[in-house]
Amino acid sequence: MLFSNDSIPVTILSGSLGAGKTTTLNHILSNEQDLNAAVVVNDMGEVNVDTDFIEHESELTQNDEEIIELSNGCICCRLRGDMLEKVGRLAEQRDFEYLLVESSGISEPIPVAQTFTRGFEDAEFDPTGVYALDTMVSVVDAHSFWQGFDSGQALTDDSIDPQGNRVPEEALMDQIEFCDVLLLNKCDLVPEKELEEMEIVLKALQPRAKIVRTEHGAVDPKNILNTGRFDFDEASQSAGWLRELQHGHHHDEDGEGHGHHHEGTAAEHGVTSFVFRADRPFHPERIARLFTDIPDEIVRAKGFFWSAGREDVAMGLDKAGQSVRAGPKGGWIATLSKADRERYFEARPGIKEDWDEQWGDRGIQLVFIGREFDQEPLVERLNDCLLTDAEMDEDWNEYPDPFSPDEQRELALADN
Ligand SMILES: Nc1nc2c(ncn2[C@@H]2O[C@H](COP(=O)(O)OP(=O)(O)OP(=O)(O)O)[C@@H](O)[C@H]2O)c(=O)[nH]1
Repeated sequence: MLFSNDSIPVTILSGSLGAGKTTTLNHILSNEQDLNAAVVVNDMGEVNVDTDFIEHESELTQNDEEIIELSNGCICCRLRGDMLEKVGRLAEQRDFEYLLVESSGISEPIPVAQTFTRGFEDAEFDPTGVYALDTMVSVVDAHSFWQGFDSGQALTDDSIDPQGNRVPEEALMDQIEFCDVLLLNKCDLVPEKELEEMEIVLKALQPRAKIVRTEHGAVDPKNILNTGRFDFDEASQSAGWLRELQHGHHHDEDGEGHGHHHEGTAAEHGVTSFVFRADRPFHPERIARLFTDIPDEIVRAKGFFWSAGREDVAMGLDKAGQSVRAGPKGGWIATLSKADRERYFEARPGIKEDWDEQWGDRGIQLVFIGREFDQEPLVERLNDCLLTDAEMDEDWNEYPDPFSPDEQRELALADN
């Protein structure tokens, strides 16, 4: 039965395994008696613990929430179509006012959000106009926050990731970097000083999100329902590393011989971030070795680099916790055709500033975000990975190249 033509607001909860998503959802459902919500719960496991839990909550059954369970797959990939089909059917009945989605611990938030904002090619149901994504919430487990960046899980562990290409810390980083509200849950288990430090790290990783501390998921519904905070473009541009790269893009040269320099933001409670820039390439072997041995205190590193001998591609670095990926990521403007290059420049005035006569835009921009780490030794090591003046004259194609030829891949970790 249709009782409104307005679109139905949607709140999506992400967060790693056991962070407190279900607890938060239950808190909302049992405390908001007037909330007429439908719920989608995605569980990766064979046994859908969450659905059982929610269904057996007596208050909830009294509330008559519609609960849809999607298991044995992830709503960010395999089950995208299934989810749309189910929420499409729900929308036909239209006897609820709000949709709550609990994604699985390893879901990537961007495709889940896109499923609601753009639909999905294989699905008949078009959610645009029917549903309106209102808030992306990420629940972060304060108690295991640091371990969250140090899962030590092998990439090929099928029980973690059926596609074999993601690790929990990458999922955690995605969830932190793409959200509107961060719930720092399990605050009862962590001393105040540590909470403050986590908040600062979270702010560095994701400056746009509202951070709310919770215990047992007890969040004021105002913080996650009908907030109107979601904005796809803003959310995609809000990661701390990206802001760090954009901020200071036109910083002056520091006058050092190789033209490389770095800037850092002021350390607050030991949390620092800095950008390493250079306009000459890294030696592939030296930098690969360094990437597998970045200090544990660096929770996030991301950016692009020029690896000698790979003048045709911009290489990407993506470190989330212990997981480090590197390899070909994109192209240089310098490798575009002349016409395309001119078009690119026209669309982005100012970009030409860093243009080099010989090498164009080839260069290095890497952001490092970490806590309690000493920046200078790392900068020194990065500098040592740049080609020396003598090496600049060598044949770079002679260098052994440990990176994958065609994609960013996990680098084998050094023994540490
Ligand atoms: N001490 C404490 N325990 C909590 C808190 N929040 C949740 N828990 C407990 O942590 C466990 C996991 O909570 P869930 O809500 O099931 O976590 P989840 O994110 O839904 O987990 P998955 O769906 O398995 O990914 C449960 O035993 C909760 O009771 C909290 O703030 N403090």
